Amino acid sequence: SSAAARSVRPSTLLERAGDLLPEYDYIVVGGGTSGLTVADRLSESGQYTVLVLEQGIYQNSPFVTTVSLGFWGLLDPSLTFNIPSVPQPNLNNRSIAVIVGKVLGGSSGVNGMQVLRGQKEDYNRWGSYFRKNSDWSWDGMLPYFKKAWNFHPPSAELASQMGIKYDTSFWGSRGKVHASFPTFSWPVLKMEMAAFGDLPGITYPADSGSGETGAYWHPASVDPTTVQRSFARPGHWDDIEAARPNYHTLTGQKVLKVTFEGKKARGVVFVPADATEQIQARSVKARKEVIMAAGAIHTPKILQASGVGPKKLLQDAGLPVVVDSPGVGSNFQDQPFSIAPTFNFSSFPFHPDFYDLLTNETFIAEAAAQFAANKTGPMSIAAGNCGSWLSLQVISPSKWQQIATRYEAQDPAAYLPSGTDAAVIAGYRAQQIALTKSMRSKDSATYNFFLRGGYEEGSVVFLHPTSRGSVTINPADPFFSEPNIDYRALTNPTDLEILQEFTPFTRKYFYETRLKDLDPVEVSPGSDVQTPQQIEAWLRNVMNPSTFHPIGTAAMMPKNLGGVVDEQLAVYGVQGLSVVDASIIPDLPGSYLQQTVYAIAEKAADLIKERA
Ligand SMILES: Cc1cc2nc3c(=O)[nH]c(=O)nc-3n(C[C@H](O)[C@H](O)[C@H](O)COP(=O)(O)OP(=O)(O)OC[C@H]3O[C@@H](n4cnc5c(N)ncnc54)[C@H](O)[C@@H]3O)c2cc1C
Repeated sequence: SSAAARSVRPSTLLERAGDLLPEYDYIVVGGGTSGLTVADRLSESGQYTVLVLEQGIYQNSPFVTTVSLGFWGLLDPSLTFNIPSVPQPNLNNRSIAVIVGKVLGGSSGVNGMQVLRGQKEDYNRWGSYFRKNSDWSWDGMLPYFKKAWNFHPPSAELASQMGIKYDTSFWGSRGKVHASFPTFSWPVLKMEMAAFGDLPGITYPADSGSGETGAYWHPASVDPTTVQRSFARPGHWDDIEAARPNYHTLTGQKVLKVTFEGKKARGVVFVPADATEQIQARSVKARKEVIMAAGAIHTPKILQASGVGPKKLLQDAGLPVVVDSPGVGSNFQDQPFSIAPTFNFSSFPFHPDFYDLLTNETFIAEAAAQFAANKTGPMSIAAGNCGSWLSLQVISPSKWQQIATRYEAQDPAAYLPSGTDAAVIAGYRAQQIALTKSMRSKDSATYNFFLRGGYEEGSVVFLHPTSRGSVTINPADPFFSEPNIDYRALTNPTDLEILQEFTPFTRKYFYETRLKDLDPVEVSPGSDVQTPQQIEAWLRNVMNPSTFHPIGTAAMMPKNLGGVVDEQLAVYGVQGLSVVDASIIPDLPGSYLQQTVYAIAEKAADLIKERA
């Protein structure tokens, strides 16, 4: 951590654990997307002392900053956790690489930079688990989406060339995290976007942030001035932390547990990130709150190791039980990928395309020269800026009703692990009822096709899986071992029923729209895969249960529904402990996550300040 500290000057980034104050008002566990957002807001008045403890370090290499293609961070293993999941019986026993950020800035420092908001119904559903008129709602979130992001519209030239619609009334312009468009786009995208409109029921909302389904263009988390990744660290930490004497950050340190006096959280115990024994442990105290922001994989692990979790699990690990909280680590969800056919266009007049940037050396050199000269052109594109977010009705006009009705009638315990706590089962039942409503709604997306802009396309994401997994400490080594991560992929048969519909719909998109003029050829799984049995066998072989969007493991739901935090994001059963990261999301929004995580963090900071 000292080498990292020297790369930022001047700063209060501490070089040694021994430089800490003995006590802070707030300790934030995890300096990621949500953690740095909350720490910025809590320290801005100068009234409170704030400490961020982060396991990763300050890294600002091109693997972090480069926009082009949007995946360089994944190529540098020092920036991420990469934890093998429990083998998945329904996926031919494959183990899946669980990848989340491990760097100051967290997953926002390695993500694909796609900036998307869910549908209105998603946010209204979260509040509905508590009561009518909860401010966990679309109307309650909109001010925080606006606060979190600084929106820069596309250039007039690009907007008219590609037909990009946007409406600035859904956005703010003062946030320090930027949402912007590239200066160039792949020509084929215009036709691919228009092709969605050739299918029944697909419309084009006024803006990606309008909370509707349909086909649309969306911005990326890119600073339009530098054309570098915009993320939590430059947005909420660079030049901020150093200027505030009440704000400290210690990187390269792994928090092992929260400490309690009775039921009151009083601090944390941490070790250097590479430590393997408690002997190197230090502790630091929190006067007001310990704020968990270690992400949906590590927040439940740390809570459990601290004695906040399912009693039996804690007892098996020989840990003292501070509070029996059965929901900690259950309700684990992510969005499956690699679930629909991929096509090549055999008549393809649209050059350059996305694949030129991967394989055509002359084109790559030209694009690099253009980017070096004025930061424009193909290398200003991250992972992508358009696609469709579609309801079950649109993708399966003939089966959506049966699928929803069968799902609604399920015994909620039937597909949860045996021995699941009654409150967690009741919470799943509440989700089942709410999600059935979404399955029946034209305004809730379950299928997402994101476009790359190439002669080959096939990136489809399943937005609302019904299976629920778990994240649990290893009872033999709760502190130093990574947790057991079980997606329990395809355990609920509804997921397979819905995924069965993705293949014929995706084929329609290529064969029954204007795209047929490009002579599409199915390259995977291939046109010989037709029957439900064949599609199922293929899915079990290739599906990845994750698009890097873990949530739900410390859910904001009522306590009698297995919730871990209340509407104020305070952990049930204890005082002085809150959760502000993706773990609190009770069920997935119909979109990727970063925009929602920043908005939750902005709201969390207000809630925490209100009770200060
Ligand atoms: C590869 C990838 C691609 C993605 N692409 C997109 C995308 O294109 N669009 C989109 O909207 N979303 C995307 N996401 C999802 C989005 O980035 C995340 O949902 C969001 O950033 C999560 O924020 P968080 O605050 O919950 O956790 P994180 O940002 O992951 O922060 C958690 C932090 O806690 C730290 N930590 C963990 N354990 C400890 C410990 N014991 N002690 C101290 N610190 C600890 C971690 O190092 C990390 O910095 C992607 C995510 C990944 C990983």
